[in-house]
Amino acid sequence: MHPIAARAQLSTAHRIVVKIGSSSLTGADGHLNLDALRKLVQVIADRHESGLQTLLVTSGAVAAGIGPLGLPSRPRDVATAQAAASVGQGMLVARYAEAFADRSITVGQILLTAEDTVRRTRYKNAQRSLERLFRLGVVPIVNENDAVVTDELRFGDNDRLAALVAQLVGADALVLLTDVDGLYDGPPTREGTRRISEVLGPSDLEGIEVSGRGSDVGTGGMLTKLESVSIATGSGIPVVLTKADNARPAIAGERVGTWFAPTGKRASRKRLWIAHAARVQGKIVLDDGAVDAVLGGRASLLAAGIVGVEGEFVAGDPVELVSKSGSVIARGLTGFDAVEIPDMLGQSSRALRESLGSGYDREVIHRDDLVLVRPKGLRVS
Ligand SMILES: Nc1ncnc2c1ncn2[C@@H]1O[C@H](COP(=O)(O)OP(=O)(O)O)[C@@H](O)[C@H]1O
Ligand SMILES: N[C@@H](CCC(=O)OP(=O)(O)O)C(=O)O
Repeated sequence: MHPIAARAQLSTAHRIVVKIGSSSLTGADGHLNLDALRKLVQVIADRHESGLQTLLVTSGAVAAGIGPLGLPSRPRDVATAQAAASVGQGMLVARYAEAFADRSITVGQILLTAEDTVRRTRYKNAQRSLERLFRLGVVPIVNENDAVVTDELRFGDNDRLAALVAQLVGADALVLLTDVDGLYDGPPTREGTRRISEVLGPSDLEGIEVSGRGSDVGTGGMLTKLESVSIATGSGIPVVLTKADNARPAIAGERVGTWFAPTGKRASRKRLWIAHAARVQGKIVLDDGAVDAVLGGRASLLAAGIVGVEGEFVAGDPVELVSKSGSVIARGLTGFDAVEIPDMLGQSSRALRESLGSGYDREVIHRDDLVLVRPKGLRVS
């Protein structure tokens, strides 16, 4: 990874993830907007020819299926949305493949489900596949596997998917392309709202009003974009948010859209997975001293500071660390099964060795497998 601290460095960023939303790719008639698609392909192709890598996360499968299936609007029921995605995804990737082929560039399609990021083996599998595509000089095109996912198993939206994929491939920056030219201090349709050019930290978001409602074909609105921004910037990946028409200047590092500076440190992909992607299997409840030790940032979690366990998990599973009042402090990979921990509660390492034997005198969660969860707060309308 090549950390980027300022916008201007984007033009030479070695590896970026670009996400484009449905609203930028489909017209009101429910057919693909080929001009918009080709325009974006030219920008990515130019980077590619300069030896820079780009992974494209594209929405638009469901929207692209609306026209061909003669549907009146974006389907809301699961089965029709799956069918629309099945029809639309093929058309979408075919159009990308054609446009990139005109520039002699090969594309590779990867359709992910949330399971591919929550399970560590599948996460590593997706990572390996994407790395090989990059090595082979292929432009990876990623979308959610909408034809088979149901609401319970979704990433939620492609903004979140893009942030997780940016972590998965260790991207230097994330570019979110949508139908507004940046983040506004209120819904942009409201008179008097202004574009915010730079967000340097969470305090710059105070008082900003975002809506969770998207355009007619998009999902999630600005709220999901800010959640995606928080995942990316919190792990050291800067984000530019702007309209698709601005893709070229945005990727060239010009002052368009909204620039979100990295707020957190770049972390190993394993720690990012624990923090954002892994699905927790249970909870470990800590006493006040253990909460302070864990929040201090250096301590492993020892059995002496545990007061309870919830859920069924086995050693190696992701769990939440919560205080006695129930607030989530951190996430980590447990070193013991849920059924083993009750006998260990409150005991020092020495007492554990004496009562349960060697093998029980180690930390329940090692510091390297523990990631703090940061609080967030936004006004949502
Ligand atoms: N504070 C805000 N700043 C900018 N856009 C906002 C804000 N609040 C809500 N929005 C809406 O979010 C929409 C973009 O979300 P969405 O339609 O889901 O896009 P996409 O399809 O690109 O993912 C914009 O069209 C805009 O109307
Ligand atoms: N995966 C879905 C898009 C989901 C989504 O988040 O859409 P958008 O808000 O337009 O980025 C599709 O291809 O239709």
